[in-house]
Amino acid sequence: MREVALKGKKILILGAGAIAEAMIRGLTEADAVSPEQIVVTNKSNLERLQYLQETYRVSIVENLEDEAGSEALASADIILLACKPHDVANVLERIRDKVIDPVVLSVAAGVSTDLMESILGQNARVVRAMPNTACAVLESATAVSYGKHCEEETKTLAETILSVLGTVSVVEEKLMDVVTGLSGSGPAYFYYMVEAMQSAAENLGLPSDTARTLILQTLFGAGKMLQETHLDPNVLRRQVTSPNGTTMAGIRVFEEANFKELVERVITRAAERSREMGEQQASILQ
Ligand SMILES: NC(=O)C1=CN([C@@H]2O[C@H](COP(=O)(O)OP(=O)(O)OC[C@H]3O[C@@H](n4cnc5c(N)ncnc54)[C@H](O)[C@@H]3O)[C@@H](O)[C@H]2O)C=CC1
Ligand SMILES: O=C(O)[C@@H]1CCC=N1
Repeated sequence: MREVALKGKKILILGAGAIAEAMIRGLTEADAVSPEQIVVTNKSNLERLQYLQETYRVSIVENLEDEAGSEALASADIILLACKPHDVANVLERIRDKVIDPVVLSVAAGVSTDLMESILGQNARVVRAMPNTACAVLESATAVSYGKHCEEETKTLAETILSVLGTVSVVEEKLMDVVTGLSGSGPAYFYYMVEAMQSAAENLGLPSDTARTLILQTLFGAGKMLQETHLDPNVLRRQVTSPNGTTMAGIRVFEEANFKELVERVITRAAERSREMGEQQASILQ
């Protein structure tokens, strides 16, 4: 099924940063898409493109304005928009007259399907997705919402690609900023926690590699427990928390520091930032 939907489809990736690489790696290593189906371009960094070409055997285009660029645009079935949000309007304006009705799959934080449709023309098939960098290991938590002109075939195509890279949740577009602050940025929150646990462990005398092994396995084990037992995190937490024991003492410190409120502020601020970046792009067009 997956093979049929993606077979022979040409994917042009605009942007060659962290998320583009994570998606290329996931799609090619899963054998869902062959490197010959992928062309990547970016604003200016040729070295970066050459690295992607050498590592993943994908094709690269240095300049969208030259013959190779025009050919890549005209033959693209899917345009994966993976540039910074503040480049989106400019990129779409440059390509709109050179593409032939591709599905535009954007992962740019904050940028609405409305905005993209208003640049590309009102029949454009625009998909807004928010994956995370775990695409690289096929474990992304991706959310997706659709523009006005996406028919079933487009939705199937988008969900086929994205589901290669991890789970896919279809959400109302008005929730995409929250999703961005939650699961788009989410890996970084866990990495930050790991960094903090690592330095605490080292300060308390554990060798660095021992600390790393213990922390990573604890994180992985907790994730697997949540996923496989289907128990509420609160129930699982209570199983760890012996009365008057070590966990209770540790969690109390979190509570004293208003940890839950802090986490809510973190996600609220990240979601707000997503909204701000989208509004910045919208204001360029007014
Ligand atoms: N890094 C992440 O975890 C995630 C990022 N995103 C979104 O993905 C997008 C890219 O983020 P990163 O990969 O982190 O950024 P990055 O800075 O690593 O990559 C941005 C890329 O866009 C390219 N670019 C800019 N203007 C261009 C143009 N005119 N034509 C072609 N390429 C152009 C740049 O050269 C660069 O390669 C952003 O919109 C971000 O909101 C979405 C989900 C997760
Ligand atoms: O930090 C950012 O803006 C992007 C969007 C989600 C993850 N990284």
